[in-house]
Amino acid sequence: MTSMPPRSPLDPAALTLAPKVLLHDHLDGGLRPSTVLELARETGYDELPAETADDLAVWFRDAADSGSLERYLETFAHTVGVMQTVGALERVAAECVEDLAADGVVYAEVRYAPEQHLERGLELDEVVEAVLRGFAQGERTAAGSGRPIAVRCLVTAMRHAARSREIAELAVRYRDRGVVGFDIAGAEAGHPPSRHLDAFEYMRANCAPFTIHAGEAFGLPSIHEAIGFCGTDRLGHGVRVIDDITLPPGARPDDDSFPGAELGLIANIVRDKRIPLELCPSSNVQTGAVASLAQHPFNVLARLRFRVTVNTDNRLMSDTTMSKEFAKLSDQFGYGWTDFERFTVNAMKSAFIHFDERLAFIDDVIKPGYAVLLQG
Ligand SMILES: O=c1[nH]cnc2c1ncn2[C@H]1C[C@H](O)[C@@H](CO)O1
Ligand SMILES: [Zn+2]
Repeated sequence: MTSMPPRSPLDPAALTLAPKVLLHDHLDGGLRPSTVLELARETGYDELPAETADDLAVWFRDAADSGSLERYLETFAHTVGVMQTVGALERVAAECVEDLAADGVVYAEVRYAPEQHLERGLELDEVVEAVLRGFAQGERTAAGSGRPIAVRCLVTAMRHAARSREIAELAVRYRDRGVVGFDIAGAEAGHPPSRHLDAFEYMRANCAPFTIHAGEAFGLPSIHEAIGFCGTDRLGHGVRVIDDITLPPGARPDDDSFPGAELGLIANIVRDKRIPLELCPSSNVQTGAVASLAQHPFNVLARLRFRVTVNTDNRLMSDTTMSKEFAKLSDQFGYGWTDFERFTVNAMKSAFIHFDERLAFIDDVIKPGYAVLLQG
């Protein structure tokens, strides 16, 4: 797909320098292992499965690498378990911003489910305010070290629970203070998006954007509901949209083009309406949404001109960063800087901030950043 040879090699240093935009990253999936350990000691959480930061990092990666979304999600008990105080939430949020900035992310939307942080008596508003304070602190620290970043928040409702309307109201209440949207997450099978129609209707009535985890563990019906019934603005993963695409005989996932590919109703509406796909390659392999990176439909979807974006999902569970996801995709599909610039512009166009702000990132940060890499 690369139209000209990259002048700067795609090495780790250059990948870190490249401006990146991240739309799908969970706050409770991105803690530093050392922070999990320290917070557990401070808050008296005594159920951690390992005693050193290194062992903990390995435990999270291996336990999440289960091939099942349900088992993958069980690992969050330990991160959520240590994020039950104002201090812990502020710290995790600030470190999240610092880590993303150090990886060259210039804009991120980070999500988490406030309803999961009430075990020690916090109210929903206190949780949201603590995280927003942490983000602001992290932005100041990052700017101070020459790595400016803007981080906005999405609040998530858990799809197996019954608080989605309340969480949607929370999103709207904090819309002018850094919360830019709403999401539902959790085990997909048995919990279709339409169960939360009330929340999505509230968001739409308030002209407030949202994304839905759909088409990850469960297939096309989930994507259909997210778009047709709920009116989602983006798809969290949406990777199973590939089930609605018939490729020409003999096509391989790493081919350059897919002439004669046939799209069904759902695939066409996703592409026609430019509905952004928040693809998370490493996570998709770990949860079994795809069999392997080589089999990931990222390349098929990119070449069929879906609006694909690259995301981390859970940096701790997948032992990943945006740079690592770029490197994996480049190794697998041969992408160069031109491709990564396109995926980054795709992401920025799909962000839940205002149009003029998106444009400013594209013109003032992303394009000049990739121009330097392309010139070498
Ligand atoms: O990829 C995912 N699919 C569904 N749910 C997820 C995924 N990653 C994280 N979650 C859940 C676990 C977290 O506790 C919750 C809020 O961030 O969202
Ligand atoms: Zn997710």
